Parts: sequence; structure tokens; C-alpha cells
Amino acid sequence: MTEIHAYEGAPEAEFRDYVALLKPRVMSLVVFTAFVGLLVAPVPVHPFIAVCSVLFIALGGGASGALNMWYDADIDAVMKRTQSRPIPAGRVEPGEALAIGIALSIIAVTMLGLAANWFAAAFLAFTIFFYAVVYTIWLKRWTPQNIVIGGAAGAFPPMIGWACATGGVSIESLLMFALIFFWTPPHFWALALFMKEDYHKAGVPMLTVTHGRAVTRRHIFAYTLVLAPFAIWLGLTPVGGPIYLATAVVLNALFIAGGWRIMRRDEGRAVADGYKVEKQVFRLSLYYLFLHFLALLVQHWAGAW
Ligand code: HEM
Ligand SMILES: CC(C)=CCC/C(C)=C/CC/C(C)=C/COP(=O)(O)OP(=O)(O)O
Repeated sequence: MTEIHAYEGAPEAEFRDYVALLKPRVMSLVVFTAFVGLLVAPVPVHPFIAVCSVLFIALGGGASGALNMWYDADIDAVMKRTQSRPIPAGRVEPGEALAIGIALSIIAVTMLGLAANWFAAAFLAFTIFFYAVVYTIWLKRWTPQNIVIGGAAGAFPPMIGWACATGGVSIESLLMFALIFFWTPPHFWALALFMKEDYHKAGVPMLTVTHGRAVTRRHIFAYTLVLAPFAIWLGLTPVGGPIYLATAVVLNALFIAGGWRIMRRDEGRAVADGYKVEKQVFRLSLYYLFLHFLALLVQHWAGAW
């Protein structure tokens, strides 16, 4: 069957294509931050409610990924990195992705409201809207500040987790937001430095395309500097403690050093060595965020301040 369809130019969707539509790899870190936000909150949550809440946040994140892939199919078809995604590869119909995205969003928000509370559910709905509409439909194709403002969507999940437990917002949850918000630009721009041609071809106004690599390099370093105080400040709040603080100090020193190396790099050298440093810093960015939230979790179990 599959072969016949492939022969006709319309390959059949497999289960893994529907999974890919939900951007599972990126969402794993998003969901982990939500999980930590929920767990370190000062209000204990019944384990069953906690598991359900994280599951529905994950579902909402996945749904927003499907909506993003639906709208971005034209861009994804042009970029090498994204060409083999289910819609540009012709394995999933755009309308099908849109329907899945809307249906899963409604299910996720409703179920989170029933399982946790309606404030958290409304927050999840807003986050899906922010990623799918504000970032994907509006900002991404319009301004090089797209990922700075749009990055807020990726920074909300720990606040949603915290809201599931407490029904509200606090300085700790705002600082978790700030940690991801100011981390997103260096995370993404490090990647954009070695993927610039893709965005150029697709006509996406990423900073590397509109302002060039030198400006992007300076922006990366500046954001690592802005980020560090928020990471440390979080360690001084009631969810912090020596384990988290020690982790934050080491990781921020490494990240600032990475940003500095990126800023000081000569473009010719970078091309010659295949953007080695930029790739290292992108990888470091993933460890940076994961380890900050892991440290919060360990600190919680070890006893916070
Ligand atoms: C507007 C904000 C963001 C932009 C533009 C962005 C962009 C990207 C891009 C283009 C990749 C390349 C690899 C891929 O396609 O999988 C990537 C990878 C990744 N991002 Fe982000 N990102 C953003 C925010 C976030 C957030 C908030 C998280 C998690 C909290 C995150 C976690 C990850 C992870 C885990 C990967 C590696 C995925 C893999 O293993 O392939 N990103 N990001
Ligand atoms: C709970 C919930 C609703 C979470 C949403 C979290 C969120 C907004 C994560 C950002 C993830 C992400 C891959 C952005 C990539 O930008 P892109 O879409 O431009 O990247 P691409 O080029 O890989 O498609």
C-alpha cells in the first residue's frame, strides 16, 4: 500500500508522522520545565492530579506544535532542516494537521481545567494562542525580534505548572519565566548562525538574515549577561538553595564564556571549522536549561532555603 502511494507521490502517513507533528523533542524540555514548576510550588499536589496536569500541558504543547507546522508548511518545505517534516513531505494533509491541532488544544485545555484549575487552563490556552498565532502567524514572518517576543510562549510552561498547584502567580514563577525568556535568544541565535542560509532561502526575517552575523553574535553575548542575574535571583527565593545556586553559578559562567567566544569569533574562522563553537554553545544551551530545572527539583527534594 505504502509503496503504491509513494509511487503516486502521496506517501501514506504513519503513526510516527502524527507524533512528529507534535514536535516531541522540543516539547520534552518544555514539559519538563512545567513539571518542575508544578512540583516545586509550595502547595502539595496529589500525584494523580500532578501526572494528569503534566500530561495535559504536554498535549497542549504538542497541539501548538501541530498548529505551527500547519501554518509554517511553506517555510518548512524550503528549509533543509525541516523539509522532511510530515506536511512538506506530503505524508500529512495540512487540513488534517490543523484539525488535530485544534482538537488537541480543546481537549488539553478542558482536561487541565477539570484536573487542576481554570486559571491554569486559561494560561495554557493563552500559551497555545501565543505560540500558534502571535509567534507563528504574526511575528515570525514580520520582525527579527520574532523569537525574543515569541519566546514568551516557551517561557510560560513552568508558570502553568506552578498555577496548577497554587492557582496563581508568584515571584518564583515569574523568575522561572525570565530564565527561559532570556535564554531563548542565545539558544536560537546560536543555531541560526550555522543555519542562516535556510532562513534566508525561506524569507524568514531572523536576526542573522536582517542584521548579519556580527550583530547576532553581539546579541547572543548580551543576552547571556542579562540572563545570569535572573538565574541567580531565582536561587535566592524560597525555591532556591545551595545546590541550585552552585549549579546556576557554574552554568551561567559557562554560558557567558560561550557567548563571549561566539562574539569574538572571526567569521572566516567559523566557516573554516564548520561553526564548531556555535554548535557547542547551542548544545550547551540545551544542557543549561535542563540542568537549571533539574537543580531546582533536586533542591526541592533536598530541602530549599
Ligand atoms: C521562540 C522560541 C524558540 C525557537 C525559535 C527555537 C528554535 C529551535 C530550533 C530551530 C531548533 C532546532 C532543532 C529542531 O528543529 O528540532 C531547536 C531545538 C531545540 N529546542 Fe528550541 N526554540 C525555541 C524555544 C525553545 C524552548 C522554550 C525550549 C524548551 C524549553 C526549546 C527546546 C529545544 C530543544 C530540546 C531542542 C533540541 C531538539 C532536538 O533534540 O532536536 N526551545 N529550537
Ligand atoms: C505548553 C505550550 C503550549 C508550549 C509551547 C511551547 C513553545 C512555544 C515552545 C517553543 C518551541 C519551538 C520549537 C519554537 C521553534 O520555533 P519555530 O516553530 O519557528 O521552529 P521550526 O523552524 O523548527 O518550526
